[in-house]
Amino acid sequence: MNRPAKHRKVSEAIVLLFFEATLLFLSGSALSFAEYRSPNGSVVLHKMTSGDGDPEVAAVGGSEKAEVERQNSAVVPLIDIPIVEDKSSAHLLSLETTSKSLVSALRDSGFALVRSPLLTKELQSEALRAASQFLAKETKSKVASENGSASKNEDGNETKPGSIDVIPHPTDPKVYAMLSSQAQYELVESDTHVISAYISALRSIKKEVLRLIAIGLGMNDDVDFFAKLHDEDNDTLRIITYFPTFSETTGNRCKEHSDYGTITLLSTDGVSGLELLSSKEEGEAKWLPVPYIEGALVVNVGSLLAGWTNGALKATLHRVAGPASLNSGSDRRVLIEATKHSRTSIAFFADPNANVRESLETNENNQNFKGALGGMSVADYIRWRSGGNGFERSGVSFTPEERKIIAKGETAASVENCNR
Ligand SMILES: O=C(O)CCC(=O)C(=O)O
Ligand SMILES: [Fe+2]
Repeated sequence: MNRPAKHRKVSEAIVLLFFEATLLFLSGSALSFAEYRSPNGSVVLHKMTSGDGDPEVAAVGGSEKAEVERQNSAVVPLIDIPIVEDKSSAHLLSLETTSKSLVSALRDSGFALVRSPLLTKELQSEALRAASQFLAKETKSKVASENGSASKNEDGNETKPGSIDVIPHPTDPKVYAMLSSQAQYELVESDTHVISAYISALRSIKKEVLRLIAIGLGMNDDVDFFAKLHDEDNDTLRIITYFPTFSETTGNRCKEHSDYGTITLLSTDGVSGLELLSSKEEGEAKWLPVPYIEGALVVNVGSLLAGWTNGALKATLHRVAGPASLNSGSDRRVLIEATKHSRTSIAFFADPNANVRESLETNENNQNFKGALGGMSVADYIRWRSGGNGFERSGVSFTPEERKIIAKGETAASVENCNR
């Protein structure tokens, strides 16, 4: 029977949810999370550290809280991605469905959750732990050297600050580091750090996701079209720790923005707050929580890919909300609880090869790309979008469409606690 696409999508999501529930049950990892199911196919898991939960949050636990989440969560399907290069018939069979689900999510909300055999839950959580430790250590040694004293490691030996710069945000309680593709290569080559294994996995997953996007867009005769244009691994890794604030007046922990490159692959430690701007209701800005699933990556479209596909795939505004953030669809008590925890995330920003504009403009098959960057090179485009400094991405420059949304005044944080 040829069921309508919407019904097919829901039943696929249900099958995946069942699979996920079985995995969680078997691994026992559901114990540390409050788990909610929504009828629209999304799963919401909020980290609840046992013993230190806010009594108010606990008070809205169970079915009442599940109801709040059910109404408010963004529709972000969980998609298990096969290895596209694998030519076995079982994989080929699921490829078509998977790529359609992925592309339809990236068309609808610009967001999907993907899980790949290339990234285990363990590798993801170890990488997040390593990122948070790295930021803490480097921040300590930076502060020590700025104060004129060298910091010491556990053995009492002096430690030098590393070559990767940890940047404390000028006003907000958070620190981050940008790992250029060169820094990533050095880590992978030295192979001393769990982050290098994580980077290797993400580079491969990036290619798989790009292949699935090509298939989902109907480019079956050239499934490697996007992947080939990313083979320089011109990616940037941003590791970030948001400090706890213990304050109900905390606004956005990360200001609203869309990403600039092709796709972003994001891991978070599950502390709530990530929200996307839903464009479903015309004229009404609604920030909806993005579901968290341990082991899955959040995939979202950057404005470069949105332009490249002529707007078919969406580069959606997103933020990390606090309890005072405006128009949040998250349960406020969950956000208050989240501010009591530090929050670590790793964003992997995929950018295309440096020469991509030239190669696309001479490619007859990709007329859409013409003008997508307004005549700029990829590097200039990223520089422009990031408010001047392309590498640090320290500013926020909105696209003209985003400016229109922002001008309505409904999206800004009531307390500007974060401005990248
Ligand atoms: O920290 C997060 O969860 C989101 C970070 C983000 O959106 C970004 O760095 O572009
Ligand atoms: Fe982002």
